[in-house]
Amino acid sequence: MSEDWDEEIKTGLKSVPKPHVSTPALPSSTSWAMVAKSRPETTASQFGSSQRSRGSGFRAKSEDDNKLRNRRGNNDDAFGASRGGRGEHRSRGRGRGFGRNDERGTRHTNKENQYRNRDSERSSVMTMSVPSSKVGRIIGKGGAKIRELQELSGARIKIQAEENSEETRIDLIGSEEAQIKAKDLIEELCEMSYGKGHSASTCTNSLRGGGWFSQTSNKEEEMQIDWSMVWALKEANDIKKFKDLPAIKKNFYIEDPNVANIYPEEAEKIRREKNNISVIDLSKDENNTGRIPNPVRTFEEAFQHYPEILDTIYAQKFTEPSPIQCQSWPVLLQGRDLIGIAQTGTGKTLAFLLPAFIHIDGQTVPREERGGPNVLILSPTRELAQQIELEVKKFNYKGIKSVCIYGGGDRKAQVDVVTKGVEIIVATPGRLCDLVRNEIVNVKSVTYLVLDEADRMLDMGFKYDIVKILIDIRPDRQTVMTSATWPPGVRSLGESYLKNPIQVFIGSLDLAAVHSVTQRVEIVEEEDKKKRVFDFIAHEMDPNDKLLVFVGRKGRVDDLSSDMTLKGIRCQSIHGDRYCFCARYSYIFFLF
Ligand SMILES: Nc1ncnc2c1ncn2[C@@H]1O[C@H](COP(=O)(O)OP(=O)(O)OP(=O)(O)O)[C@@H](O)[C@H]1O
Repeated sequence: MSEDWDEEIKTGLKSVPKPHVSTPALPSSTSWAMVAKSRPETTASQFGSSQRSRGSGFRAKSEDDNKLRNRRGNNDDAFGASRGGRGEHRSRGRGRGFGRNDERGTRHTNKENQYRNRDSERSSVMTMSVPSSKVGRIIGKGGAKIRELQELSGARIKIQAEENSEETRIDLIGSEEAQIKAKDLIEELCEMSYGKGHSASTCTNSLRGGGWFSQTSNKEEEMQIDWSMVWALKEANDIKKFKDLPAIKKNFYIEDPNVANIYPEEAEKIRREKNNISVIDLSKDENNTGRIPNPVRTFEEAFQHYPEILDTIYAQKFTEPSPIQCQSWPVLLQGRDLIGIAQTGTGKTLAFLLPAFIHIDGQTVPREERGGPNVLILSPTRELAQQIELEVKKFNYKGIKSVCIYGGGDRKAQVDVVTKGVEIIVATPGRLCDLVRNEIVNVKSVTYLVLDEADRMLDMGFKYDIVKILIDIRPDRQTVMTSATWPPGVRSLGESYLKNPIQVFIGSLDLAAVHSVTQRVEIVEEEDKKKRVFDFIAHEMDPNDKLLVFVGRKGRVDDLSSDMTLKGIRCQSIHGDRYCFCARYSYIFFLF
């Protein structure tokens, strides 16, 4: 998702006040990103607006095209759908449902009949359009991809191909849930962005009638998203979606009297001495009268009522809380949302993890009746996710169970653990998104959410996955976001997904460069790069020095590491195609 998109959201949200919600007929929660400002539309036609926007010439042309297409025949499901598309439009227009093949008396496979039955039961068509250059990818070799998409989503996908057109219309037929799944899968496949420009996919649902239409023009200025409506619909939909869930208990803080009695000036002094903690209440809620809690100075001031936690801390021989912990523990134990900005290795994991344990244990519904995990921690890489899970296991707090879900790991083993029941999921967004989409993991029970190292997750392109996962998590959850840097993308994520947070910065906001590391920039011609690396190793490194080399492509990783091996330099390589075992081995190799 582009920065443009963030800006668009932010601008839209700023300029339009959140309205009161009173919309009874709701589109799904996921369709919001696609909804465009309503135009007067008299017919709730089953055709998408892409067709409408083509104007009257379309029908005249379609007569000839259709004849031509019918002559060509129609064997393949995907191509058949596309080639016969317009003929089908006319029949639907006459109110005969989805029966082009029925009309012809063509035979159908069981799978086709399944889709057909679902279709006719619900009579819903969602229309989206994609750049025509992406259609081949959606269809796949011999139609394999489109069949897979249909099976995964449960929706029937019809490509309404048009020769010489930059945009191709796709009809998604089936239940609303299936349509949304199909839309998500197609978008993922096309790697599209919703922002400006004509690569954006757009959609509409024919059931929703004239108030909604899809914007398929490639003219940027016509894309007018009514964000007030979007938010209203989302909020109303959330209320409906999460209304049966039990209340969340969030505030577990019993402030130590010694902490409560700290004067404001003294609290400021403590913060200054603790690596310059700066803390800001970003609450927009005028009724929020709570003050920023004073920092704690000792582990006992934070956890005296939780002796098991203290015992594990003592066992690790920690002497005092780190700065981020001093300020974050009181905030999180009070149940407030938190944005924690601090460099890596400053103890952020325990800052959010220990309150998470207390949160899980303190909920009123018995654990076995919660229907899923309470705590979800999203982390950018499997190594980080594994480190966090290691911390969870180290504390072994009151039998709380956890699982680590990451791409490249054994999917079946991860699924087995999840289905047996866990309270904490630590996951990388891509794999979790896959499991949520396939309804293996249900995140509706999550009441405490952590977006760890949000800046890295965005850098790694996980924004779509995160947004998709968050759609299914109740909005009244407690949310923590940590980051080492504070770029606009992270800010925008915080503004969109945290409620009235307290922001804790450690050190200065100039966190992009670590001051203890000397940074030197050399501009080297492409063909000289390898030589420069080997010169550096030969002439500028001491025998015990270690070197991390980052390159742009996986192939170059293999190339460089084999060259190094040939030259007798001990090295290991890591990239996404290497087995997890090898990657982990490389990591250990570097550490020792
Ligand atoms: N109060 C403390 N005193 C001493 N060591 C601590 C303290 N809190 C955490 N640690 C240890 O410091 C190390 C780094 O902590 P942690 O992994 O939580 O940092 P982090 O900020 O989350 O880093 P990253 O951003 O890399 O995840 C860990 O080994 C952890 O056990």
